[in-house]
Amino acid sequence: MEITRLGIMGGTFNPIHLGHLMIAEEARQTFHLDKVLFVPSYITPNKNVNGATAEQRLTMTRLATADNPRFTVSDMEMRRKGNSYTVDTLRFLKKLYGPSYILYFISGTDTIHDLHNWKEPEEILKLCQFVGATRPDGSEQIDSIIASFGELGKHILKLPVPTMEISSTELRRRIRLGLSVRYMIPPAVAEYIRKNGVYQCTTKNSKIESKRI
Ligand SMILES: Nc1ncnc2c1ncn2[C@@H]1O[C@H](COP(=O)(O)OP(=O)(O)OP(=O)(O)O)[C@@H](O)[C@H]1O
Ligand SMILES: O=C(O)c1ccc[n+]([C@@H]2O[C@H](COP(=O)([O-])O)[C@@H](O)[C@H]2O)c1
Repeated sequence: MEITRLGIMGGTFNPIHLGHLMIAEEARQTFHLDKVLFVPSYITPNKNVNGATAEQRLTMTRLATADNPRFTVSDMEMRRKGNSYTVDTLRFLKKLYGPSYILYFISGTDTIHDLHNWKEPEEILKLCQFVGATRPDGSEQIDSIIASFGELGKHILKLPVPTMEISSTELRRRIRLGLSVRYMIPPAVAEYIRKNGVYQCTTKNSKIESKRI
C-alpha cells in the first residue's frame, strides 16, 4: 500500500500570515508531507472572529498559498457551516482517503496547551499525528501535556521552528491604524486587503487613533 502523508493546516486565517506559511512549510519538510491542505475555519470554536467575512478569509488563504505547488486550500469547513470542530474535519478526511493516508494536523504550541478543551481530543489523537510548532530554544513546556494523554501522547509531535512573533490580531491592529504589514503577509494578500478595505475600520474613533501614530 502506497502511503500518502497529508498535512492539514487549520486556522481562522484572519488574515493568513507568514507565521502560518512558515510552520506549514517546516512541517512539510520535516515530516516528508506530500501535500499541505489549508483549511480555513467557518466558525472557530470559542473565538470571536471579526473584521473579515468567511469568504474573504478563504480567498486570502487561496492567494497566500497559490505559488506553492505542495499547498492547497479546502473549503470543507466553510461548506459544513456551524462550529469548525477539528475532529469532524479529520473524520471526514479519513473516510474520504482511507488507511493509506496519514494525517498530520499542524498547529502552534498555544494550540497544544488548549487541546484538552477541544471537542474529543483523544479521538483527534487517534485520527492524526498532531504537530505542535515550538520555539527552537526548547523553552516551551509541552511534555507534561503530552504525558497527560498517556499512550496517545505519542501522536503529538514537536516541531522546533524559528520564532516569528506575528499574529493575526497584531496584523488587524496594524491595518486598522494604517501601519505597514509588508514582510508579514504575502504581497497578494496585502493587495487584496487594500483593494477591498478589509479590516479598515471607518469609525470616528479609529480615525482619531490613526492620527495619534
Ligand atoms: N507566528 C506564529 N508562529 C507559529 N505558529 C503560529 C503563529 N501564528 C499562528 N500560529 C498557529 O497557526 C494556527 C492558526 O492560527 P490562527 O489562524 O488563529 O492565527 P493567529 O495569528 O494565532 O490569530 P489571532 O491572533 O487572531 O488569534 C494556530 O495553531 C496557531 O498556534
Ligand atoms: O475542535 C475543536 O474543539 C477546536 C477548538 C479550537 C480550535 N480548533 C481549530 O484549531 C485551528 C486553529 O484555531 P485558532 O483558534 O488558532 O484559529 C482551527 O482549525 C480551529 O478550527 C478546533
